[in-house]
Amino acid sequence: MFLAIDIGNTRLKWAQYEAAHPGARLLAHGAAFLETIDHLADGEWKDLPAPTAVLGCCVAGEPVRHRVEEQLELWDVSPSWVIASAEEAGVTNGYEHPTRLGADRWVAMVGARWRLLNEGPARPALVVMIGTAVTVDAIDASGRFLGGFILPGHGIMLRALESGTAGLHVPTGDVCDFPANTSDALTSGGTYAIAGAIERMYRNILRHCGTEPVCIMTGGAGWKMAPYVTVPFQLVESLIFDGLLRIAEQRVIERVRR
Ligand SMILES: Nc1ncnc2c1ncn2[C@@H]1O[C@H](COP(=O)(O)OP(=O)(O)O)[C@@H](O)[C@H]1O
Ligand SMILES: CC(C)(COP(=O)(O)O)[C@@H](O)C(=O)NCCC(=O)O
Ligand SMILES: [K+]
Repeated sequence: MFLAIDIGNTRLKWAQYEAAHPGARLLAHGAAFLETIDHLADGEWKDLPAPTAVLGCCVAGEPVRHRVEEQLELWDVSPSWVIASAEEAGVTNGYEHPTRLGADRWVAMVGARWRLLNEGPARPALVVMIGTAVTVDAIDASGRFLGGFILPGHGIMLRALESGTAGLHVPTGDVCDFPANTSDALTSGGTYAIAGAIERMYRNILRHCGTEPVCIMTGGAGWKMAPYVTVPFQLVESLIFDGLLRIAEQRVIERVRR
């Protein structure tokens, strides 16, 4: 019984699997806004079968992680948290300071690399996460993380514009090619800013690697972006969980070898 946990800046996502390897059977899953995570042990988690291992990634800060650890005291298991490193499960880290890379980005790239190799020959990958923030990360065909973009997500973009101006307090609009009112202008601007970053990274990878990347998109607001992304992509909601399963499996293999 393996519990995977992804703590972002807006929500905690969790999934329980029968075993700790990619492709394992999913038994239960859920999501909780960070304001509600102190009730997991007497709520969503109360009737779950006890996990024998817990692996997570957390980018929401230490106080939040500690609050989740308190909830995990429900079971007799001590959680491990992934921190980005120089190498993990076949992905190498090109960040100047590897440990400063967001753990969620690192885990998602491990998941993407596993999926890609599972489906065919090695190719570059473009990993897009649409959460509180948006990240657009590049991996070459050898599994090396080349670097990536960080952008504000939809919500942060709108709040930044609202708080920095006098005349932009308007309801959500529609995405359109030629917005003709403030609501549509803001909604379209945010959506196409993200779509533009994805297209640019796609071209950067194509130029650098000489091959079109496989583009995998994930995150709570991925479905909102899907209609406006012009490069071929797959929407994989479980990408971070795939990465956590892959890392858990690899860590066991390495422990046995030693
Ligand atoms: N049902 C939903 N619940 C929460 N957030 C949602 C939902 N649908 C879309 N979103 C969007 O997804 C974002 C949160 O996505 P998520 O992947 O949970 O973020 P994070 O990993 O940063 O916590 C929010 O900013 C919101 O715009
Ligand atoms: C970029 C992020 C804020 C994304 O967070 P999220 O939208 O998933 O809540 C997170 O990955 C992070 O804090 N990264 C550390 C800085 C970096 O990756 O360079
Ligand atoms: K995330």
